[in-house]
Amino acid sequence: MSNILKRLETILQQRKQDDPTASYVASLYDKGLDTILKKIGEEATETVIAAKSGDKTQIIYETADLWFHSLVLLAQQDLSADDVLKELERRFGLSGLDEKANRTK
Ligand SMILES: N=c1c2ncn([C@@H]3O[C@H](COP(=O)(O)OP(=O)(O)OP(=O)(O)O)[C@@H](O)[C@H]3O)c2ncn1[C@@H]1O[C@H](COP(=O)(O)O)[C@@H](O)[C@H]1O
Repeated sequence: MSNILKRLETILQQRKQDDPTASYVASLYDKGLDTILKKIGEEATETVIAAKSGDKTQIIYETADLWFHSLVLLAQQDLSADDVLKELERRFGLSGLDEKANRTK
């Protein structure tokens, strides 16, 4: 896993014990799942708007916000980026069209 993902995950775990008034991440945990999900929805929409504008700097900025809030969700659910990376590795080389054709649900 990339170094920044590991460092960020360490902080996201630490924030579970931290003061919600002193930390943005701790405040998200304190507000709960629905607030985290709302942020992901907002950041996904902002990423779409950035992509439609064609501004590459803005696409990077909004995608970073989206990835960050997705990492907060994973941490809140006691999952890690590694769990997602492993799933991507499992899928590697498997055609998306073949995978879809073999789905049971
Ligand atoms: N990478 C990030 C990061 N990316 C985005 N954000 C915050 O995510 C929020 C994004 O919200 P919006 O863009 O919607 O802006 P907004 O309208 O001000 O947000 P809201 O008021 O609607 O929540 C902003 O408050 C950003 O500062 C982040 N906050 C924290 N981190 C990392 O998390 C670590 C821990 O942060 P704290 O818990 O705040 O110490 C930091 O050291 C960083 O490494």
